[in-house]
Amino acid sequence: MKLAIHGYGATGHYVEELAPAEVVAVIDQTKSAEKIPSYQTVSELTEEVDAIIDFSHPSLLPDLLAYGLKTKTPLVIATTGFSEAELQTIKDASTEIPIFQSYNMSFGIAMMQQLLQVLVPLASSFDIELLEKHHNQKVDAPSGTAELLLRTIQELRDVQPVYERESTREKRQASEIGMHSMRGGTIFGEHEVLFAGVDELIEIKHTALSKKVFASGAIKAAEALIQKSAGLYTLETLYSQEDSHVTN
Ligand SMILES: NC(=O)C1=CN([C@@H]2O[C@H](COP(=O)(O)OP(=O)(O)OC[C@H]3O[C@@H](n4cnc5c(N)ncnc54)[C@H](OP(=O)(O)O)[C@@H]3O)[C@@H](O)[C@H]2O)C=CC1
Ligand SMILES: O=C(O)C1=N[C@H](C(=O)O)C[C@H](O)C1
Repeated sequence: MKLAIHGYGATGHYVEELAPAEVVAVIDQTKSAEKIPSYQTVSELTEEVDAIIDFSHPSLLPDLLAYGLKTKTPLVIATTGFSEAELQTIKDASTEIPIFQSYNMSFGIAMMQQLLQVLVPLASSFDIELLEKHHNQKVDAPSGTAELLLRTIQELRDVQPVYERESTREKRQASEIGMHSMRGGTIFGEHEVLFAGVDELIEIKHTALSKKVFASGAIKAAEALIQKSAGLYTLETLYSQEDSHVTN
């Protein structure tokens, strides 16, 4: 498989580290790779690749989709922070090319999604709050994963997100879901769903211990994607057959 990395930042670098033989091009406005052909924008890419893995910035989406559509290149889009309109452009493009889009690439978050399917209906009398913590370089809040988890919960219960409680002077409503973001240091990414009942709590928490978990998920997504026809593929499709082996 021949891959291009779009966004050669912290996570993009791990894609190269985990798949050195497969990465044949790097695209980033300010950074280039030592031994791999590097381009500032995706429109300059001349290497033929089987898929592009994107860990960059939402502002680069139009160019990325235009390139994918023009060259019929499958896209793995891992960038977060898209507007509804931008997500719609991804959906539209996926009618012509295979696109994998997920705000989280880890098996752990895929499992958390499954747990929510069971727990949200079971804990129908519990209040739900969502907490996420990330490093101080993150530009979007709440995290994409928090939005992903929120959407899953909303499919199961009619709840409305509340992003701040400051000066509301009102009690929490049962139909609310509090969304809390913390930023600091080098936290790779923590997501916790808190179910608060009367005199008892259930907490489901996922902690990423390295950015590698996201890079390896994206490579796995690319491997799966290049076998597919046009369509929009998500985290659930990636890990549906996963076993739980642990290796480094
Ligand atoms: N789906 C998932 O599992 C994961 C998603 N992500 C998402 O991927 C994205 C990248 O994350 P991460 O690698 O940690 O971030 P980094 O900031 O380390 O990397 C982003 C890269 O994109 C470049 N970039 C940013 N803005 C622009 C711009 N306007 N024009 C051109 N290049 C730009 C950056 O260049 P420069 O440094 O010069 O700004 C950098 O090289 C984020 O949206 C993040 O939330 C991250 C991890 C997991
Ligand atoms: O920016 C990050 O680092 C991460 N971003 C994704 C998100 O916004 O959910 C995934 C992961 O948590 C790391």
